[in-house]
Amino acid sequence: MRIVVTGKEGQVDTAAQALGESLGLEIIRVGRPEIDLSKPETLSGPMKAARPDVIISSAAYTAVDKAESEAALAQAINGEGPGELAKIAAELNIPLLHLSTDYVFSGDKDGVYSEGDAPGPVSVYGMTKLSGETQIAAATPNHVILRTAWVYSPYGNNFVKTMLRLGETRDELNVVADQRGCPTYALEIARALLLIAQKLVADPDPALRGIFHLTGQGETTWAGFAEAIFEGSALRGGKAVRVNPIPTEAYPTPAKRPANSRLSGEKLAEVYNLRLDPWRVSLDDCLTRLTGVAAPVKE
Ligand SMILES: NC(=O)C1=CN([C@@H]2O[C@H](COP(=O)(O)OP(=O)(O)OC[C@H]3O[C@@H](n4cnc5c(N)ncnc54)[C@H](O)[C@@H]3O)[C@@H](O)[C@H]2O)C=CC1
Repeated sequence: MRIVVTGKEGQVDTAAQALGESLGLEIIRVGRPEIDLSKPETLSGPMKAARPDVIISSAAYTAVDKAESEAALAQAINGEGPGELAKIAAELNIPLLHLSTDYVFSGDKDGVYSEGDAPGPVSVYGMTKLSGETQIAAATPNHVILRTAWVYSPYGNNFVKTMLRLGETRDELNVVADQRGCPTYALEIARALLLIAQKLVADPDPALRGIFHLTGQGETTWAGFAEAIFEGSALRGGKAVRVNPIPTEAYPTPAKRPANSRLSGEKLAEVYNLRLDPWRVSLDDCLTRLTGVAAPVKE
């Protein structure tokens, strides 16, 4: 099976390539300059030449704060670009898997968000990703949109790597403690994407298509996540770093973030019989890969 993945060298793309190879799948990674989502005319030629059985769309404008001042570019990359990919998938008569975000929600809900809950993005990034979802749905029914959140991995830029880097020179860090979400490991996203891709190619059932939420099991705050990172690092001989919980107001950013972006994984479990690992289990794997040291087994 040939799978084209956009977002060459992004976190999810890198994880998909590593896992795909181990599963014997042919992963074709595409990215700039050959294909540029802000230039729709660059997409069709290389995508069709790759003769894929399925397209995984993981490339995006992911700089959440910068998007506030680059709205047109973010919209082109996160909105029109994926819409164009969906048209190409429709022409090729193949499924499109697309990654979207918890930031399509406002964060005002008390409980976890289900796929049927109304979106209401509070940032440019969230709005542009929601536009991508809408444009894909309009272009082809043969799609799966996977909303994920708080993505981290041994690759690229992410919260885990930032915390470890800052912890090298600081004894304590202030971290926001009033935003709740689900940390999600890119290697787990890749596992889910490749499993779903194989099912979609084999089975035209409409129940397998549509929007699904895909996050690590459990929930925490950014401060809770940071504490777990430093606990895991200390178990591997890293320095102890104290995490001071602070409110969002004390850490102003250009883009507003939802206070609650917890996503329910029930639909994915029911339809695909698939649950991602609990986030602490995945974090442990990530820290082992990053440090080269496994945590000692508890007595
Ligand atoms: N990182 C996170 O915390 C979250 C990510 N997501 C979504 O998951 C997906 C994957 O995220 P990551 O792997 O973390 O992203 P990443 O930021 O690691 O990689 C994004 C990739 O997109 C590529 N890209 C950017 N602009 C492009 C353009 N104009 N044309 C072609 N390629 C372009 C970049 O070069 C990079 O390879 C994205 O769709 C993102 O919106 C959803 C929720 C949270």
